[in-house]
Amino acid sequence: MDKLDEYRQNIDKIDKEMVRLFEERMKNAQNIGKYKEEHGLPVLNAGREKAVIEKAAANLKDKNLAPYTEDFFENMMRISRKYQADNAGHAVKIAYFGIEGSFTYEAVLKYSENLLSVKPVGCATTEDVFRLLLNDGADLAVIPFENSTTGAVVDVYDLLCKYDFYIKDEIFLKVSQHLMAKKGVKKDEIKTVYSHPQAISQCKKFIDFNGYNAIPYLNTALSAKFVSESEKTDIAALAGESAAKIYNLDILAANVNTDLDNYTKFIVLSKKFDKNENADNNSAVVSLDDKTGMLYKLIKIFKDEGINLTKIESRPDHKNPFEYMFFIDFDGNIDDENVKNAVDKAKEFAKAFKYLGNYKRRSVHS
Ligand SMILES: C=C(O[C@@H]1C=C(C(=O)O)C=C[C@H]1O)C(=O)O
Repeated sequence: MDKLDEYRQNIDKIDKEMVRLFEERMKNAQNIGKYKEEHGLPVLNAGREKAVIEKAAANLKDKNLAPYTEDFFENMMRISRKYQADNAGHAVKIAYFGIEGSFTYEAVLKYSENLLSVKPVGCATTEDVFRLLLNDGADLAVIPFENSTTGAVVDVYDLLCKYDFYIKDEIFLKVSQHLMAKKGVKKDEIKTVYSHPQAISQCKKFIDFNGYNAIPYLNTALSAKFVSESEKTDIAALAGESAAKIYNLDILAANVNTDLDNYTKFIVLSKKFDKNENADNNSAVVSLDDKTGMLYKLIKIFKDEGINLTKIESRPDHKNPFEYMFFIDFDGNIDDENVKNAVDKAKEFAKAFKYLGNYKRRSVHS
C-alpha cells in the first residue's frame, strides 16, 4: 500500500466517525428546533453561533487551522439551521431573489432574527419572487428595492405596479462587493467578471481600472456559483463574502465597490395588509393627468394635512409612453386622522392611486 492509499484509509475512518457525530449533532439541532418552536424562539441565534466558533477555534492544537475551522463551523451551522427550519411545522416561507449567499438571502436572515422558523425559498428572477407569492408558494417575499450608490432597482418598482402586494417592512444591509475566483486563480489572470447589473454598476471604477469585460448575470450569488462550476480560470464573480464561502471561492480583491458606504434597502412584501401600530411610514404610487400644477396639487394635499412627504421618485408609465408614475413615501400611521384624510383626498384627485403599505421606517443603522 502506498502512502496515498494509507492517508485515504485514515480519512475514510475519520469520515465514518464524523458521520456518526454529524448525525448526533443534527439530532440535537432538531430537538433544539422543536424546543424553539414550542417556546416561540427564532431558529437563528447569532450570539450562540459566534460562541460556538470561538470555542472551536480555541480547542485547536494547530492555530493555523483557525480560518478553516471557522469556515467549517459556519457551514455546519447553516446546515443545522436549515434542518431545523425544514422540520418546523409552522415555518414562515419567504420567497427571495437569488440563492444562498445572495445579499437578499442575507437580508432574509437579518429579518428572520425577529421571526420563529423561516424557510427561505430562492427565486432566479425578481418576477419569480412575485409569482411565488401570488401562487401561495410563500407567505412573504423579500426583494431588493433601492441602493445608496446606484438608486432604484427599477424592475421591482414596475412589479409593484403590476402585482397587488403590500410592503410590510424594510431591511437595510451594508453591501460590500468582492472579486472572487476559483481557488488558485491569480488576480492578473482575470479577464471577465460576472455579476448582477447593480453590482457591476457599484464596482464600475474597479472594473474600468482593471479593463475587465463585465457580463451581467442573474444574481451575485448565482454568478459566484457559475464561476465555481466553470472550467475557465480567467473569470471571476463580484459578490458578497458569504457567496465566496458557500461556493468555495477565493477573494482576490475585497471591497471593490466605488462607494464604500454602500447600502441596499430591501422590502418585505405580503399579500394582505396587516395593521401595525408602530408603522410610521407609508408608500404609494400615483399617476396624474398631464396638466399644469398637478404634482404641486398632490404635494399640497399632504402639506395641508401637516404630513411630511419624504420621497418622490418618478418612473415611466409603461401604458402611456413619456408619462410618469410617482412613487411617494409619507410619514404617519394609516389610522392617524390626517393620514386617512390625505390618502382619501389623493385617491380622489389622482388619475390612479395605489396604496403600497404602512410599515416601520428603518435606517441603515437598524
Ligand atoms: C442549534 C441551534 O440553532 C442554530 C444552530 C446552531 C448550531 O448548529 O450550533 C447554533 C445557533 C443557532 O443559530 C442553537 O440555537 O443552539
